[in-house]
Amino acid sequence: MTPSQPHPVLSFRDVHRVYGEGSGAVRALDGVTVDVEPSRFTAVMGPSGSGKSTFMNLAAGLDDPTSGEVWLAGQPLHAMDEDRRTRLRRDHVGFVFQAFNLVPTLTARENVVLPFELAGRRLTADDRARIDGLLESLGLLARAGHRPAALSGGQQQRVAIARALAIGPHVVIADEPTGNLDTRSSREVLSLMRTAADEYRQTILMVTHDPVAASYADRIIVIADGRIVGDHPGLAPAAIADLMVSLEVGAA
Ligand SMILES: Nc1ncnc2c1ncn2[C@@H]1O[C@H](COP(=O)(O)OP(=O)(O)OP(=O)(O)O)[C@@H](O)[C@H]1O
Repeated sequence: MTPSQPHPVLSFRDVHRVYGEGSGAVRALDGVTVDVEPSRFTAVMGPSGSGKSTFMNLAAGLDDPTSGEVWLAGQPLHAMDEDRRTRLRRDHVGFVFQAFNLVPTLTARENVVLPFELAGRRLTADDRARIDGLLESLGLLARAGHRPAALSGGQQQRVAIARALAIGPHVVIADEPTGNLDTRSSREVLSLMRTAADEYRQTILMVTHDPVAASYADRIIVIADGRIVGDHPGLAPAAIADLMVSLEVGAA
């Protein structure tokens, strides 16, 4: 690596993840080597069962590789005990899921503040300003005192994104974040993740099956049968759809 290149936020080195043993063993990841540079928005695509969730779980330190190395923010996730991994995850990873995963008894603002409490971090004036800025830029300030049930799906997902971004993680892991949203809310959420990468310098890793969603990314990694079979710069939705079709035709 030349000195001018940014250090990757996330590195996989010949990562294998095998579930089960013997004849029933499943090679969910089968020798994945990839670097993700900071401030990039990367979409992870591939057929069902190809290994995308496994890849994301390993990137977040939620699962262990069978062999190989996973580095997050310059630290060796693969070599850490669970306590250190949990701490690293709390400080450096934000999550956004298809199912929003907001705490129903907390208001929107309390949900956004939750990661700070889990990390035992007192909110500084800067933290509060950042949270207010996020809520405002997401059009949520007037709704900050509402509980999730009083918010639309798009608003709930925006709260989930604010929660993922608030603590300033190195990596935001988004698993089908637009899967439950209508077109307009999806666009808002995707634009927001684009902004998070461009302006907040955050690294976004998003699993999606949707070519339109993937077109917001500036890199598209394609996984099939546990291997990286494609690594593309940003593409238009039609080109991404063609890529997915060719993968399915190839597998048939
Ligand atoms: N805990 C587990 N035990 C056994 N096999 C597993 C486990 N988790 C995943 N697998 C298998 O590993 C392979 C990859 O699964 P993974 O969930 O990573 O795929 P995916 O690309 O995320 O799929 P989808 O798009 O359907 O969510 C699949 O064959 C799956 O059945």
